[in-house]
Amino acid sequence: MNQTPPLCSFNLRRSVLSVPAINLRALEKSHSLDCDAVILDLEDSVAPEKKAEARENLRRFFAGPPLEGKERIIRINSLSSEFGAADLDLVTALLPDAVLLPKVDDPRDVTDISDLLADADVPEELRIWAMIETPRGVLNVGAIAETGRTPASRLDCLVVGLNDLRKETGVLPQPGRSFLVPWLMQVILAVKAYGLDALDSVFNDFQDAEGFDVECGQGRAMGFAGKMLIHPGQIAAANRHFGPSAEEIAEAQAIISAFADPAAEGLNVINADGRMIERLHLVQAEALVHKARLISARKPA
Ligand SMILES: CC(C)(COP(=O)(O)OP(=O)(O)OC[C@H]1O[C@@H](n2cnc3c(N)ncnc32)[C@H](O)[C@@H]1OP(=O)(O)O)[C@@H](O)C(=O)NCCC(=O)NCCSC(=O)C[C@H](O)C(=O)O
Ligand SMILES: [Mg+2]
Repeated sequence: MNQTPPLCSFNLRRSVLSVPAINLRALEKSHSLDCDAVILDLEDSVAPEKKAEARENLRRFFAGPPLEGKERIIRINSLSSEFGAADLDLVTALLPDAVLLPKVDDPRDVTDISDLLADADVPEELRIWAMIETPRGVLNVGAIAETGRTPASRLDCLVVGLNDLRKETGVLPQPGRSFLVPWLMQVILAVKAYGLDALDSVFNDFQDAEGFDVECGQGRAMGFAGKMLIHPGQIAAANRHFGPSAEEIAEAQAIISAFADPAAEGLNVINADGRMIERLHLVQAEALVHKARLISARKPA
């Protein structure tokens, strides 16, 4: 079997927990949580008069024990705000896996930061993530994602922010997110066109496990790689929904076996118990099994 993952990125990003950089208990707790990544937030969860203290917390956090097996992303304040420059200086000093830009409106917001990071000789391994959470961000999402075509642009992942988007548009929070679905799918199309990941928005009612389950199922069905989370209680369900189920793994393995059968040699289309499967399904199946292997190789926190 081809060991190279053929589809999409293979960083596990099922559960991406936002941890307010001002909250020392939450920072400490992040070591023991089973999420795939943490967003260390300097933006909306930190009051203006606490921004400097939050930055100091992150300096100490990065000087402490490493976060084993999790991507570390720092969400900065907008560069147009009074806090953005100091936040970006912190990022260039701490070198997390990625910097998350809030309220990205157009491609320039991404390329400006790429240029600043390149000018500061920051290694290309430090990637850029962008929040899509403004009307202009949604309108321009294809062009924003297109900046990710070259590794030098660093863009790696888009994260939907529905709190800001609802605030800016007046769309009400309703079950099924029916009025938001077209915009969510625009984000999915944009990331798939340019080989990036997209994360679904946070779900605010962290005690509503049933509602969260439904929204995770919807996000997975739409094509999101995972979900941004606000509370540790949301991690297990996100990992379950955004990872392949036992049935999906069994089905993928059956497709791989069917094409491995000498009878399938030279065939692009085969009959698998009354269902057509093509080699494109083999590619999908191999990607899914690869993801399942990554998940099972992951050490519990
Ligand atoms: C929402 C919260 C304020 C609730 O906090 P709390 O009242 O402390 O909850 P619990 O008592 O149930 O917490 C239980 C334990 O879990 C720890 N905890 C809670 N949240 C986190 C977390 N995010 N990371 C790590 N650990 C966490 C508590 O410390 C308790 O621990 P223990 O002492 O051991 O019992 C809080 O959950 C919270 O602040 N969440 C994150 C808020 C945040 O990051 N907001 C910004 C992101 S949202 C966003 O970006 C929106 C987007 O931009 C958009 O526009 O949509
Ligand atoms: Mg927001």
